Amino acid sequence: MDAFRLLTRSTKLKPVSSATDSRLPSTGKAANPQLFRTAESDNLESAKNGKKRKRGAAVQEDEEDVPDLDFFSSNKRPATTVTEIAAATVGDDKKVSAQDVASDDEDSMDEVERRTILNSHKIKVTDMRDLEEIRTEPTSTKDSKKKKKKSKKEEAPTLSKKEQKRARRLFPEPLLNFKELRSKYKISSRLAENVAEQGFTVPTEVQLGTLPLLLGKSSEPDLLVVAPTGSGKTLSFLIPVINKIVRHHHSHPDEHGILALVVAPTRELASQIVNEGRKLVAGTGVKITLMRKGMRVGDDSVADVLDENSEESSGSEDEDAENKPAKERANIPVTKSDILVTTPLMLVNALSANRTTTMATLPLVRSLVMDEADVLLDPLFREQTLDIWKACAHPDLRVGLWSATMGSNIEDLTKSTIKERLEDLGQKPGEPHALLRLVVGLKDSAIPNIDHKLVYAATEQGKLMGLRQLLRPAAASASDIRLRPPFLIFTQTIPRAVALHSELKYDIPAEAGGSSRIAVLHSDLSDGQRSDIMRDFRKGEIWILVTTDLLARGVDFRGINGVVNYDIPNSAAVYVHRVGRTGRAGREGGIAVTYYTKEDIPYVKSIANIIDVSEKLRGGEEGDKSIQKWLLDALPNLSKNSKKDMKRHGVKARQTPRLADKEDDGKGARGMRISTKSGFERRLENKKKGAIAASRNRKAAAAASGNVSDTGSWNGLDD
Ligand SMILES: Nc1ncnc2c1ncn2[C@@H]1O[C@H](COP(=O)(O)OP(=O)(O)OP(=O)(O)O)[C@@H](O)[C@H]1O
Repeated sequence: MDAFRLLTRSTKLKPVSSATDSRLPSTGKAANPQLFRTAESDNLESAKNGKKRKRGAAVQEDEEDVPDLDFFSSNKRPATTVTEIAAATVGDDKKVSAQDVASDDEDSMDEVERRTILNSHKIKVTDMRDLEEIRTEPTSTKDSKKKKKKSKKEEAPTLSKKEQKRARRLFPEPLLNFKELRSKYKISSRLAENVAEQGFTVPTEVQLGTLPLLLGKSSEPDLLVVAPTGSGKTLSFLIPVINKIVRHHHSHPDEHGILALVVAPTRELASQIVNEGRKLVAGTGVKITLMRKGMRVGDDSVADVLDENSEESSGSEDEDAENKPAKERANIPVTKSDILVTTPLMLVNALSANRTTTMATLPLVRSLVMDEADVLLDPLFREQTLDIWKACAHPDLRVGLWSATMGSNIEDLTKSTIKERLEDLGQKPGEPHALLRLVVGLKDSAIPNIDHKLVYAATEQGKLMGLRQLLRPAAASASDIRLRPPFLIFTQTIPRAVALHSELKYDIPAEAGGSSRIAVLHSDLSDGQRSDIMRDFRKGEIWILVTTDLLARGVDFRGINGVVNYDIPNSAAVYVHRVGRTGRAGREGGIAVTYYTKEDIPYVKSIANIIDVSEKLRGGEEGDKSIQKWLLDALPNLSKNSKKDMKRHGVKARQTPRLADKEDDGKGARGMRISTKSGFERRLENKKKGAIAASRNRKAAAAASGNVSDTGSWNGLDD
């Protein structure tokens, strides 16, 4: 079924060329999930992959002497064609000594190769600890000894910032293909099969960079990861967590309880992570569960959770346990879970009996993953997240913080929290393990594979007109934006989402499914309603979903063709996340439309900057760019305080009426309100009003002429 054709009232619409069609995310095609790569690294990677393939049966033997993965190491090997390719691709300043290109291990890459591959994929790994802490790193390899000597030099007070940066930079071994997960990193064979079943051909950049760090035999680091939206971070953190638990089950067969926690800011995202996790844990003996109200967790070493997460479960959207009658709930078998996926408040409430007792601990948790970590450590969730972090009392806890955006304040908070924790545990900072940061691409930037349209609509009415054009593709052909369903529309507040939904409800023609094709999703709906809407949108029954920032982060609708920012986002980071709902896993053809009005002008520059950087990352001609330099120069800069205020409250005139009315006379707010009636209902009402007024006029005229009708009947709408 072609949603675009059905939405088009004109049957004369010219068919869109198949070339354009095949580029749409909704076709499900993703040529390559990697966003960054160069011909040099392609050559290098295929040479490495090819060499493995040629050896064929020998691969099995090689597995026996897979070297320890050490991200500080620089294994040496004899010069090969591969090395020569690599050497040719690094600049003179990065030329390496003969030792660097000599290695006694065929499977490992030398530093030049690693550098070439990581650089070409725009992967940057940094040791976040203070240099003194790095110096205390226990060493095992020759190379580490070399590093230690180097560190002595770094003690010199003359070390410039640039030199310090260079000293912190690391070039760990990249993952060349998913087969290496088994052959080189020895993950559980069942887990490897489950990964293979996903049918992914090449690892994305974040997978290429983080999986070796987390699966290697070197001490597992704490890890901060900043990688683009839709780049496969979920798989990157789930594989190591699951593998660690499989190993744990072997080494500690009698220890049962929550071994890993994954925290996410919304129920929708938590539920999605569980669904992804279920595909990976099948047959491994590991259990993954979504936290729900009423579950018992705590320091009795047992997660008393409902057994709806058995590996055989369908993996569809979760139904709410708390919605079930108490009697029914009591009959649900109680079981233990290894991985608990939760929103912060839900877990904090469970650990503190809704904040009536001190927090219980989770003594067995060895892995704490914070997905969308910057929002979890933002003031809104910070206290709850830090409480959860503290509750994970095991000394071997490792944390992973993952997001597409990460302010330096979040990095500082992470560093200080880890430091405090180590001091409390009596461990020397930096001694047991490292805190590394891995960044893919440019930090805090939008993905380069989508088209951004920043549209000046002057007024709220202008925005509505623009949106209606998008909903009627025949009319939209007059403008240059052609956005095919399915797509998301973001508003600033829940009342605005509800009102916009009512406004547009009857805009979709009945032959295209009518009002059932458009829905609204926000946090005031019940959990059951939210799950149903998510399910119907994923199934393609809903084509247009009006929502708030509830869906801005993490949720993965693979095939959505675009995102409409009906209201501008509250910050550049929110823009990055909202528009990142399209263009997932490298899919081309996604569109991000952002409308702005006169009132928004002070807030547009940060968004225009993000678009500009994303277009630069994409490359292409200056003339192709949607953000021209004159616009960037003309847009005003926002003060720090105004930025903060905008981040917390959004555009003042669009705040919920009561809030805005308190602070001003409400006139501005009234002007920005969206009617809660649909355009269709309003047109009907206006006609009715017009008919009544006309009838009154006729009566008055008749009375004046002495000819009054006594029936007073109304003859309906004169259409
Ligand atoms: N190697 C791969 N090849 C192709 N697709 C992949 C690969 N890895 C993951 N994917 C798919 O990419 C999509 C996005 O993955 P995921 O949701 O983990 O992104 P993310 O990085 O967490 O994004 P966000 O920052 O928006 O949360 C998913 O549909 C996932 O199945």
